[in-house]
Amino acid sequence: MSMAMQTRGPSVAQRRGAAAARPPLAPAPLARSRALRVCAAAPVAGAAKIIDGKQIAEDIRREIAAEVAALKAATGKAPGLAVVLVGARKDSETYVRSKKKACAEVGFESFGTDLPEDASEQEVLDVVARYNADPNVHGILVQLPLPKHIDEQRVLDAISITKDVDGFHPQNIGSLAMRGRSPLYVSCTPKGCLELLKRSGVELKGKTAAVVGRSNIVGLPVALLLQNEDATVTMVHSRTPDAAEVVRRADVVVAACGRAEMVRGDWIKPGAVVIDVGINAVDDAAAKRGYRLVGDVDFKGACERASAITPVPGGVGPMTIAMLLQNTLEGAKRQIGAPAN
Ligand SMILES: Nc1nc(=O)c2c([nH]1)NC[C@@H]1CN(c3ccc(C(=O)N[C@@H](CCC(=O)O)C(=O)O)cc3)C=[N+]21
Ligand SMILES: [Mg+2]
Repeated sequence: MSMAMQTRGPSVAQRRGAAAARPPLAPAPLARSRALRVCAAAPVAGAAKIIDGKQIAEDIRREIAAEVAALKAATGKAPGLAVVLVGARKDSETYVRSKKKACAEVGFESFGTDLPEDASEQEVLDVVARYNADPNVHGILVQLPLPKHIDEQRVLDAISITKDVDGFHPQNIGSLAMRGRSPLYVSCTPKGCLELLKRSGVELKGKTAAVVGRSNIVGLPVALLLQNEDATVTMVHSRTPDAAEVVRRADVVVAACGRAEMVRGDWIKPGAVVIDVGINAVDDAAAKRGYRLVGDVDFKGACERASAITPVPGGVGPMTIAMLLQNTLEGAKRQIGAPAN
């Protein structure tokens, strides 16, 4: 089963490339979130509230911009994020561009190294080592997927855990899995899912949750995070005999299986909250570009039963980048430390 957050082909990237340039985010008072639209009312058919990830992500970026301004004023230093891109996949290039743009908007310093498709594993490791040693770089992100001849896990393992803003280092994932330990960083997409639930006022304590998909980068950490919030979590995957039956018992559903609209509307328990991590491009002759983006959930069907649901696009995706910024800011604050006076 493929990772839900992996996009299929360059088409998604092209669409992202079309995103209009936004003016830099001015530091503003803590946003009164316009996105808090989830009500606790009894479920009414077709009445699912839309959890507006784009708006929530914008609120968070505004909060981050204000904190960066304060950090700069106090220390003279800005958080620095380094992004390493190997090869020329159109979708990766677009993601990297939007990450760098997001950095600029909140006042981060951004560093980048682009290596050719045929770069050796050692060359990539050398770049990581250089950023590990650079005191102006507080976070390092190696854009995935890497070309096949490079051992992805070896590269991720080489990132200093203090700069592992993706939270993909086994020590960060391991700490998340252990009671009594806290990871330095929690991966961005899982953290974004939890932040959407929190900012939408969804109580997790004592609730049942189903996570569809068991990837290292989404399904597994999201399940651990939900469990840490005292939800009772079941993971559903490609070898689960009756996925629908498990999902039907869940108060909270996180879909991260990487299959377009696999979670059907009639799998959703009436009143459940649905977080859709999938981004799948499906052919659609009627759409402007000949395709449209859909999630891992049958959105229309799920809206008939859910009390709240994230859309695709505009749900989890924008939160991934907001959480990357948040992780980098947190890392920078730890590494820069308090001002000398
Ligand atoms: N080391 C690493 N870390 C990552 O976090 C990472 C990665 N590699 N490789 C690729 C995936 C994918 N990913 C997304 C980021 C933003 C959106 C996003 O902003 N989506 C918008 C726009 C969607 C569109 O219009 O194309 C939305 O869902 O509304 C989606 C997906 C981060 N990834
Ligand atoms: Mg723990």
